[in-house]
Amino acid sequence: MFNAVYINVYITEIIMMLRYLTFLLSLLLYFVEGERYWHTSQFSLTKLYDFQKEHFNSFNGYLEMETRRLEELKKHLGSMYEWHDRKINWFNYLHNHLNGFQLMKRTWHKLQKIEDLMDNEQSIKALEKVDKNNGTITDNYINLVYQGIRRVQKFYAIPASDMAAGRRDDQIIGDPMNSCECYVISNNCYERYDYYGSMDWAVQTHDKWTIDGRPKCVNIKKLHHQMIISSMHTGFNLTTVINSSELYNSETDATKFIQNAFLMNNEMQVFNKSKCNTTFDIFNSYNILEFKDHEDKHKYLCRVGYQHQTRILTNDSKCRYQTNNVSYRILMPFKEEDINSNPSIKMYHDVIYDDEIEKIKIIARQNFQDGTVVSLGKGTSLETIRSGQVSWIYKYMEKEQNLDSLDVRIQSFTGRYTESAESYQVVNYGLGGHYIPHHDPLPNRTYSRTYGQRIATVLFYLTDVENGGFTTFPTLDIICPPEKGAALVFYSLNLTDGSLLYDSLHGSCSILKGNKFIFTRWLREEGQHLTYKWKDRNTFAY
Ligand SMILES: O=C(O)CCC(=O)C(=O)O
Ligand SMILES: [Fe+2]
Repeated sequence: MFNAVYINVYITEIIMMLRYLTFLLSLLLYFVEGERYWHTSQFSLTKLYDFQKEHFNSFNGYLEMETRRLEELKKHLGSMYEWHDRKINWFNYLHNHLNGFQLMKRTWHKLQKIEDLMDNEQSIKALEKVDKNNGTITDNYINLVYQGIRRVQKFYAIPASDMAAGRRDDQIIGDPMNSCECYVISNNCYERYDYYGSMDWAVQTHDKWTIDGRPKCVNIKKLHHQMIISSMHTGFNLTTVINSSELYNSETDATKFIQNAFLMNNEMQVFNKSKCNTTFDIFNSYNILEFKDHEDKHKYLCRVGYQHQTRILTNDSKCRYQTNNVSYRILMPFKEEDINSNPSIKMYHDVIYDDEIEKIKIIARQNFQDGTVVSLGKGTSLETIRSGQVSWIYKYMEKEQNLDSLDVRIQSFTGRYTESAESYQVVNYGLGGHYIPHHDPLPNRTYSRTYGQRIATVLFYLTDVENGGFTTFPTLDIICPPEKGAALVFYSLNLTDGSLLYDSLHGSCSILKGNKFIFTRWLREEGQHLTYKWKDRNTFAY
């Protein structure tokens, strides 16, 4: 007896503990998966789209259940009304006690049924199930998406009016946005103290709100408040909005808005802001590139690239068929293109094949994680520096997946030793995905004593990109539009003394339209028959 009670208590405790552990685990998964997994890559966006299909199934199930429930409710109410209406002379009818009993019984049972149908516990359960499904979007994720949109806008200097119309000059870059969508961007900019963005998008929201039938998703009072504050910070003249708005003369809100705006105009004089009178001025503020740093130059090159879509030829530009003394390459030589001589930058066309590309994408998608920036410390992810998802294909996987022939190809076209190279890295950029200008060599504390420093980068493009996503070399004025199947090879170290080649500085432009997948192999110093003794080096000049 005692034992049975004891075992029972024991089991209850274990169950409690298991429940607690499950709860902790789900919390952990929420943070790990929710915050890290849902980053902006084309791959995760596609996955989200697929999850939507699952959601639709759950929603449709819910909708069917609700429709059945409401139809039943309607039936019960209908029969009750009908019965009620049929008794023309209630007073006489109820004189009969059996009828009184019937009234009591019907009312009681019907009411219970109706209450059950209205209480609707089932619906709550069904909805809970939908929420627990995959594809949860966290606040962090949605924030990154807004920031991605804003980055693309500033990167390519697209006025909010064009972006909201889904275009960049004469190119379609997406579907037109409605007032709700413009509002969330404006709101997000405001919350991040980005007053130019807030103003630019608020004007769009304001313009579309009446046309869209004044949807509730726009808190117009909040919007007006934010416009007033943003106008103070940007010097934007709110009367331009008021004059072109349909709200003018017809709404109390508008009247208040105007009063506030005039008050603020006075305040603005104190702030002495008069730069951005109109949305055109705001757009121009995106356009100002002072070339004070490489990031500006990078941005400029991205915009130039957007216009040209092809490489701007330099004095070094030359193309040739190259065999590198590999006999079978006489039949199928590499198509080598010189882009720059010092540092050496070359492009090899058609060096990775479609079946290999598909295989790489499939392997990579199993363990995509947010791209990190080594120089900021291990695992640091900062989307303002680099945004995209990264996956590694480790060396043991190469053999398993028959990818070893690729290494032989790299050896042939670079003429370099690849045994000491790093594992392949796959990157998928997505919405606003980019990488600001940087050098590839690793900071002193992280580079390997066994294999040495990163000497050269072999960057395969696994996709063409419809627009944007060029690799730029800001100090050299060079842009490389991604070309599916090609490999960009550039050196980061001076081969005579191992010092950094500063002009190897490079970055990736924001993706404006399309999907960018790259596949990178970094070659290391070990085994390259270098004339200097890198192993004796204490620190790397960086
Ligand atoms: O995506 C690109 O074009 C450049 C990528 C890059 O620089 C890197 O991964 O180190
Ligand atoms: Fe790089």
